[in-house]
Amino acid sequence: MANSRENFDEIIKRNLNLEQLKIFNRIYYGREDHCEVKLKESTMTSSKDNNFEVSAYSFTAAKEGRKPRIVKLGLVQHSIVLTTDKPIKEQRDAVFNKIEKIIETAASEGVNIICLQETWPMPFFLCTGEKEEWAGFAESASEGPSTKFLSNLAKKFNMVIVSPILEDDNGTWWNTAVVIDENGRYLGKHRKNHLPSVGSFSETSFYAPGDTGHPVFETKFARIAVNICYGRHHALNWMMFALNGADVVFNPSATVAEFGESFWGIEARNAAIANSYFTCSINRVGTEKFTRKDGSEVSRSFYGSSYATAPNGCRTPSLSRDKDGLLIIEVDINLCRQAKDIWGFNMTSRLDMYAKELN
Ligand SMILES: NC(=O)NCCC(=O)O
Repeated sequence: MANSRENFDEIIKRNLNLEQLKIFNRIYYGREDHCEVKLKESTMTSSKDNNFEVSAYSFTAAKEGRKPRIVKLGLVQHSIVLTTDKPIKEQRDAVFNKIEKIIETAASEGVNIICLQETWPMPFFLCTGEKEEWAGFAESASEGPSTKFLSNLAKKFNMVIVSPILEDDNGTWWNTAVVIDENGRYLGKHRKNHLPSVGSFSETSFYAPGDTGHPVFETKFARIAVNICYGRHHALNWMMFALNGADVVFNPSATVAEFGESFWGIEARNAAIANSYFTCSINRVGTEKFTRKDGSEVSRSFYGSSYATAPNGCRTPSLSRDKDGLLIIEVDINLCRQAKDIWGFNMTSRLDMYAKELN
């Protein structure tokens, strides 16, 4: 019997024999073998001691005239640590401690670029409908506590870090992903373009729709972009990052089962195929409980299931639905160009025709 916390990949693996599994993997994941990468003993120890799951897969490209461009990407999903009634600084510091250990482990595996989940240093308090109580979590993109904390780690580990936070810019809030380069310098930011106003996800009353367009950040390791959470439902949002040259697009999210868990494995994967780049889908885990000022209670449970897709459509299995996790993918960036050459989606895109109709 399937237990409701188990993810799809586990259920399939448990129920098929080896031959069936190969067929399933070929059709569903795009390849028979997941191409798992062996992790260090010390990584397994850290994962056990610090209670997070870790797995790694590779996506190779065909041999060609150019040298392989191998990059290791890390995706992190995690729960909050303290209950949401604790002082804000304590809550944030507790998450910092947890994340530091995961980033250290990723660094020991040679991860070059890591991305955290949407508004990673805080509980996703928007479901309370309250704002002032939580203002302490809003911070400056370039020099807030999260950027300072991660800048030190980025420099120490020669790692690019994508840090999705709640940004406070002179009293206006934004849902923002900060990009920190491998020297620990603030490289830039992207503000969430599409804000949900669906059910208990009503973000429009908290912050403004993004005004940063579709930036692609030229890092030492790859050209990266960030499509924040609800932006994954918008095909054109994904497309614009491709037009601006992204090799990898991260999708840091905070989403719950009632809100389209069945879309989760489709949208970012489709974007990777349609746009010939890698996509990295990251979702929070755990249940977050809140007591409002009037004493009423509200809670949200996130389903994790972070995964990655290559430009040829092959994907990794997901991380767990309820545990902290680090997913590492070793990719050859040449695969982006190879997928473009095979499929010609760029060449056949007819953007001029759409531009006329949209006008
Ligand atoms: N954080 C966020 O945009 N959530 C909206 C729900 C969803 O798109 O899954």
